[in-house]
Amino acid sequence: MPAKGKLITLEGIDGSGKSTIARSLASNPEFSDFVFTREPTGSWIGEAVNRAIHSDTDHLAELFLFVADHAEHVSKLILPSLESGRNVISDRYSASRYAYQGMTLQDRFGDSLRWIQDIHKGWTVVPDLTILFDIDPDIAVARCGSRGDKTKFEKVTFLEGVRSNYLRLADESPSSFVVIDANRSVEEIGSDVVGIISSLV
Ligand SMILES: Nc1ncnc2c1ncn2[C@@H]1O[C@H](COP(=O)(O)OP(=O)(O)OP(=O)(O)O)[C@@H](O)[C@H]1O
Ligand SMILES: Cc1cn([C@H]2C[C@H](O)[C@@H](COP(=O)(O)O)O2)c(=O)[nH]c1=O
Repeated sequence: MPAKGKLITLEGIDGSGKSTIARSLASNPEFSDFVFTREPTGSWIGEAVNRAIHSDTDHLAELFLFVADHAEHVSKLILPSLESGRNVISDRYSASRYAYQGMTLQDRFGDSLRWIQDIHKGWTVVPDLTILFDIDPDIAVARCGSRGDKTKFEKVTFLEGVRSNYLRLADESPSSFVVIDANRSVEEIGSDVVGIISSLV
C-alpha cells in the first residue's frame, strides 16, 4: 500500500492572495504530481453554496450547504487522493468555515467557532498543515477592489472578525498552522510557501 499523501490547506480572508499562490504552485513542476483543489468546489453543491453567498440566505442554512459541499469533497476527492499516496493542496477548507461561519453565527451560539468545529468531528480529514495568509483587512479589501464577483463577506469590519478567528485557530493548534505575512510581494510569499511545503512532503 502506498504511503498516505499529505493534506495542505491555504487559508486567509478574502483578498489575502491564496488563489494567486495556489495558481503559481499548480504551474510549478516541483508540484506536478500534487492534486490541486478548492472549496467551495465546482460540484452542484458548490454551486448552491455560491448562490447562498451571493444572497440573503439564512446563516445556519448557509453553514450546512458549506458542510455538505465539504462532505462531498472529502469523500470523492480528498480521501481517495490521500489514500492513493497523492499530496493535496486545497485553496480553502474546513478552517474557512470555522472562521467565516464562526462570525456569521456568533449571535446564535455561545462559542460558534467551537460549535462548528464539533460538527466536523468524526468524518472530516484534518489537514497535516494549514498555511494562513495573514493580512490587514484594509489592504485585502482594497486588493479585491475592482474584482467583479464580490461576495457579501468582503467588508473590512466583518473580515477583522474572520481574521481573529483564524488567528485563534492558529494559536490553538501551533503544530499544524504556519502563519505567513501576506502583506508582501507575490514573489516573497510564493518563495516562503514553496519552502514550507517542500519541507513537509
Ligand atoms: N502579494 C500581493 N500583492 C499585491 N496584490 C496581490 C497579491 N496577491 C494577490 N494580489 C491581488 O489581489 C487580488 C486578490 O488575490 P487572490 O484572488 O489571490 O486572493 P484570495 O485570497 O484567493 O481571495 P478570495 O479568497 O477572496 O478569492 C487579485 O487581484 C490579485 O492579483
Ligand atoms: C469554503 C468557505 C468559503 N467561505 C467564503 C469565503 C469567500 O468569501 C467565499 C468564497 O470563497 P472564494 O475563495 O472567494 O472563492 O466563501 C465561507 O464563508 N465558508 C467556507 O467554508
